[in-house]
Amino acid sequence: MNVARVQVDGDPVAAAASLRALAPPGVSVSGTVSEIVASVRARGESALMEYVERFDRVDGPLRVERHECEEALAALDPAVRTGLEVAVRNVRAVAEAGMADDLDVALPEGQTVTLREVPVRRAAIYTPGGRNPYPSTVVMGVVTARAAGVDEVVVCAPGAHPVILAACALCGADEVWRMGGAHAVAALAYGTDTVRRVDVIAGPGSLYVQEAKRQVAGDVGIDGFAGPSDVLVLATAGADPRLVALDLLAQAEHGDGTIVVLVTDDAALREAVGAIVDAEAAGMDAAGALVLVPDPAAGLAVAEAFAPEHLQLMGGAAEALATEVRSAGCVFVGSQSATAFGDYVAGSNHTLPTGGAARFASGLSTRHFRRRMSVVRIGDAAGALARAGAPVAQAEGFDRHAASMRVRENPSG
Ligand SMILES: NC(=O)c1ccc[n+]([C@@H]2O[C@H](COP(=O)([O-])OP(=O)(O)OC[C@H]3O[C@@H](n4cnc5c(N)ncnc54)[C@H](O)[C@@H]3O)[C@@H](O)[C@H]2O)c1
Ligand SMILES: N[C@H](CO)Cc1c[nH]c[nH+]1
Ligand SMILES: [Zn+2]
Repeated sequence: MNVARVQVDGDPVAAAASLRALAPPGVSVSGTVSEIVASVRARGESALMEYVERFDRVDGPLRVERHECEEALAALDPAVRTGLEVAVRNVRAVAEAGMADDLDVALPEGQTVTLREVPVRRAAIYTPGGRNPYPSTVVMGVVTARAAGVDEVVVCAPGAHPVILAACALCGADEVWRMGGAHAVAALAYGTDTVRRVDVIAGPGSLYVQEAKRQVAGDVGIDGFAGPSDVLVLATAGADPRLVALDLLAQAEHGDGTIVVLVTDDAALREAVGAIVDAEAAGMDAAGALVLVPDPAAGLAVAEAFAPEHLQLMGGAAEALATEVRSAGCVFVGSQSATAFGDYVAGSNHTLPTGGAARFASGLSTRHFRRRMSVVRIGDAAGALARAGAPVAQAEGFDRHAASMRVRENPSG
């Protein structure tokens, strides 16, 4: 891993942009992805099968049978099963806590507007499987979709590794498909002879997967851009360099496209972290940077502009900034709060916005599987509302809109 030493004294936005430039941007795959999406959309199953054979690990037929998942669960290492069960319990508790009740709003003219939330009918969880299998992603996605009330939860995973199948059985996935990449996203968005289209596609993955989600968004709901991982550790005096270095190296395991960054105002800490990372990062293909800033506030400004997927705050002065953070996928506060806990068992969701999308996007939650609609009951408020609304409709040149309201002004007359 190439670990850059950077000094930032000025513009945090420019500094964040140069840190992002350490890994290639998503547009480089957009041409390939649009070709794949277009051919699966046009040719369906035959195109899908060609791409599965060309790009995915092919370990069996496209559809995984339910008994295969159950057998994988029965054969699962008991310690892994216990860990997944802890993850399921904690992720479910957090997901359920995020559910909101419907809200009735009574308005002065007498009408009511109910803010009603309903789950989508069918959702897919993309589970990465190119470089490493991610059974933990099955937990993050399926448990959250179930907590949201989705009727049918579908999982797709290239190669469908046995631990992924076991996690599907544990979480109660309804369908499992042995497919990945942009072609899987296109199949789930538009449907093929065997894959029925879904309403929402959520889940992390490589640039191919995230770019495909971006391209089909609008025809299907997506959670956002959850691509190659990143972590920014903002560390100040008192942080343990061994823990900081290990947390950077841990996320660097995600490989190509991953960015790991230390931001600190403590030159000695940076040197100590750098020595460990340099010694241990040989052969890793993530990008790294160790950034020196004049003070913790300047460090926070760089972090906010970078909008990391994971932000760790370590050391007294850094931890004191926790309430000021606005732009991070998930914030881990204190020396014990390693990102790796959030990846698996803490209860927070590990499917998080990357590439700086944490400026505006949120980590996966039940909201991504639910939609809100207003339910309007006018009743006796029609008269007052017609007197208010009809002139506005006429000002827009819509006479029949006005008439549609005015005709209700005197229901009995
Ligand atoms: N942001 C998050 O929440 C989060 C969570 C977990 C993992 N991740 C990220 O997910 C990613 C997982 O990536 P992965 O590659 O291991 O698995 P993946 O399943 O996302 O991608 C692999 C698939 O991409 C397709 N592909 C690969 N090369 C291709 C090519 N040249 N042309 C067309 N298609 C191609 C293939 O279908 C392959 O099966 C990592 O970058 C990791 O950091 C992110
Ligand atoms: N760090 C990843 C999210 O960027 C999640 C993960 C799963 N397994 C290991 N890590
Ligand atoms: Zn991770």
